[in-house]
Amino acid sequence: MGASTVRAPLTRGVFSIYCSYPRLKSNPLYFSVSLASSVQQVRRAAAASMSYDKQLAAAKKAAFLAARLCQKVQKALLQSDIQSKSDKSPVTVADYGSQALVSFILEKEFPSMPFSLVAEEDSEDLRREETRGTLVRIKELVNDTLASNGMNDISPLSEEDVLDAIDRGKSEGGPHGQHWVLDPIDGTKGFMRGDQYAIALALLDEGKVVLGVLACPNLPLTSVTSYDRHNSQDKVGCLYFAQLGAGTFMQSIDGSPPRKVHVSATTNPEGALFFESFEAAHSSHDLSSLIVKKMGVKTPPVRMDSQAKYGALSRGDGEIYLRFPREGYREKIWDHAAGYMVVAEAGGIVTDAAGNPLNFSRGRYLDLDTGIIVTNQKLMPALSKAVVESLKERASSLQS
Ligand SMILES: Nc1ncnc2c1ncn2[C@@H]1O[C@H](COP(=O)(O)OS(=O)(=O)O)[C@@H](OP(=O)(O)O)[C@H]1O
Ligand SMILES: [Mg+2]
Ligand SMILES: [Mg+2]
Ligand SMILES: [Mg+2]
Repeated sequence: MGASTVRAPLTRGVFSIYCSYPRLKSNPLYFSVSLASSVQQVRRAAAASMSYDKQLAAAKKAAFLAARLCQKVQKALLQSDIQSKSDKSPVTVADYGSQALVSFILEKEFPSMPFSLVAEEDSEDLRREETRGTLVRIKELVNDTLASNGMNDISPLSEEDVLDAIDRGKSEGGPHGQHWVLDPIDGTKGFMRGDQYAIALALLDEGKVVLGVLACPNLPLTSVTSYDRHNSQDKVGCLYFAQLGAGTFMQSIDGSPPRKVHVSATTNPEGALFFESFEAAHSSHDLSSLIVKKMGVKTPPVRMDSQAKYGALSRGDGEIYLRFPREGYREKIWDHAAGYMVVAEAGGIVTDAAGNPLNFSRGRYLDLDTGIIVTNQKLMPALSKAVVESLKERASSLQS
């Protein structure tokens, strides 16, 4: 069975059958899974009285502007716009521009509050003489985006302002106070291919994620399973936002009224659809395939770059997201914080492979057990069981 990507029109081979799935209470993992789910519920209830409305409005504005900047670059991506970081991963003028813009807007919106931002990029490579041209291009992109989106009253940023705004993202985060968490472009490889990417922004308060905004400029407004990119009626560009205790909403980046979204209610794994990374180097496709086979999933994977996967799952395009990086890879908080919030507030569960809730309070890294699994409440016990069995099988086949 071949994998699908969201660029191609997709159809579900097997439709969901709504039936009651046994809760597998004899499974030792059932307890940790239900614990993860109760922790999410308690956190939502405790936050019901807290409001982050002002922060949410600022985050939406910043993510919208960053999406505009990225769309402009993606349309006219030049080879000279792409650099290689010291870890050999790609970075483009749009990654830097998006980070500078979001950092600048958030700091400006809350002038009297201490500002802390945990973000992916830093300015080290841009401070070299050879990259002066790239820095000038980033500065122009940031200033043009501000000016062409009604912010002409802001004095244009200098090159030094841009470098400083990028470097505000060096915070270590942690369990105390408020910290913004930003991936200025998640899925840079997808962005360069013309595929999916996301601007992912979240807010941590005392170590908990309390809001998440995901701008996915190339994600279809309707389900990825019915999207046909050759049909001009099928529009793209989604903005998701979620606040603790208040649910998840989706609107078009162009500003349609928001609608509340919810994860799929499918209880039968046979009809479930699962997402995984487009890049095989980011997540083991073999292990995912073993896991879903054990569950009885019949449909091929949907391979998609970035946290757009969390967005698609939060509105029920599919039921399962599996992420199993190579051993030793340390997940960063900006790769999951916003997506986690969008799925959790839409009624889904996000845990590590052992069923533990994700802990965003430990600094820039997540440090979790083996991998990340995401699904709805009903399918989680079966998914957890399949994950444990598959990991055991993989470990014993590696030993023999
Ligand atoms: N080796 C390895 N293993 C696991 N993950 C890795 C690895 N290398 C990179 N990354 C991170 O993956 C982020 C891209 O997210 P996805 O994996 O969902 O996208 S993709 O489908 O693989 O393109 C990507 O985020 P961006 O750098 O923001 O694009 C990386 O943080
Ligand atoms: Mg990322
Ligand atoms: Mg990134
Ligand atoms: Mg990167």
